[in-house]
Amino acid sequence: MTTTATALVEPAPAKLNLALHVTGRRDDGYHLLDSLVCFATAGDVVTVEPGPLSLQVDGPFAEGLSADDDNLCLRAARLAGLDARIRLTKNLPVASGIGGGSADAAAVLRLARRMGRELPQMPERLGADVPVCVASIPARMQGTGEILTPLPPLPPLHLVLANPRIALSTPQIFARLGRRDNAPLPQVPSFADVRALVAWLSATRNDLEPAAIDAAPVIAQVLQAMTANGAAFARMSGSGATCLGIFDRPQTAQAAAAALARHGWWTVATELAPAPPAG
Ligand SMILES: C[C@@](CO)(OP(=O)(O)O)[C@H](O)COP(=O)(O)OP(=O)(O)OC[C@H]1O[C@@H](n2ccc(N)nc2=O)[C@H](O)[C@@H]1O
Ligand SMILES: Nc1ncnc2c1ncn2[C@@H]1O[C@H](COP(=O)(O)OP(=O)(O)O)[C@@H](O)[C@H]1O
Repeated sequence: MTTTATALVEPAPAKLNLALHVTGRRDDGYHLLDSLVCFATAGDVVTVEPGPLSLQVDGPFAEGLSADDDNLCLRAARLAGLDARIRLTKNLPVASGIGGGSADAAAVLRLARRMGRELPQMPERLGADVPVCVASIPARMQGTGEILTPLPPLPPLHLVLANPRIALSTPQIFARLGRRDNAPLPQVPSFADVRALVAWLSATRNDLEPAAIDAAPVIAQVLQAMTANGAAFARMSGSGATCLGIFDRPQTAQAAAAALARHGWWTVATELAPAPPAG
C-alpha cells in the first residue's frame, strides 16, 4: 500500500507494566490484576486509507504475524464498524508482554474515532489490555483490565526494552502461577521524580515474573544485564519476555541498549509516550 494524502497515521505505543500484582482469579479463569501501566514511544504504527476492509503488515516483526481475520487490527475494525485499508508496521516483537496486539487494536479504535465512529462498548472483548491501550496514558489498571484510574503524569523516564527473542503465551504463564491471591499494590502517590518512582516500584513486583523465568530462564539474564549496564530499576513487563530498565540519562539507556543487543536480543532505548489527543 503506498501512502496517500488521505491516509491517517496512529502510533500504537508499547504498553509497560511497571508493577503487576495478581490478586485473585474469577470463576471463568481470568485473573484479577493490580498494575501500574505506562506507554513508551517505541511501538507499532497503524495507517488507514479509504477503501474496503483489508490489512497489510510490514516492519521488522511482520513475519511472525498473519494478516488473517483473527488479527487484532481487523477484529477492532469490525467491532468499530470501520471499513478501511489498514497498514500495520510491526516494530514490536509478537507475544512479548508489551501488548503489541492490544496496542494495535486500540490504535485502530482511535483511528475509527478520528473518522467519526463511536468507541465500541467493552473494548476488553478484544483483549484484557485493550481498554488501557485505548487511553494510552499512565494508569492504575485493576479488575481483569477494565477498571482504569488515570494517574498524574510520571516523571520523564529513560527506558530500555529488551526481549531475548522468545515468544511467551500469556495463558500459559498465568497457568504456571503458584499464588493467585497476592496483596494489591500499595497506594500510588504522585511521584516527584524518578528516584521516588524507583523507591515505590522496589516495594512492588511483577507476580508473573517468576513463572516466566521458570518457562524461559534467559529472562533472568536479561534483568541481570539491565542492572549490570546501569539500570536503576529492572523488571519484566506483563507475561514477558520483554524486560524494561529505567536509566538516569538517555546516553546510559542508549549504551545499555547497544550492550544488550550484543547478546542477540531485541532492544530499544525509549521514553514515555505523550498522551494521544483527546477524542
Ligand atoms: C498479562 C497482561 C498484563 O497487562 O499483559 P500481556 O502479557 O498480555 O502484555 C494482560 O493482562 C493480558 O492482556 P491480553 O493479552 O489482552 O489478554 P487476553 O487476550 O484478554 O487474554 C489472554 C489469556 O490470558 C489470560 N488472562 C488474561 C488477562 C487476565 N486479566 N487474566 C488472565 O487469566 C487468560 O487465560 C486469557 O485467555
Ligand atoms: N496485531 C497483532 N499484533 C500482535 N499479535 C497479534 C496481533 N493480532 C493478533 N495477535 C495475536 O495475539 C497474541 C498476543 O500477542 P501480543 O499482543 O503481541 O502479546 P502480549 O499480549 O504478550 O503483549 C499473539 O499470539 C498473536 O498471534
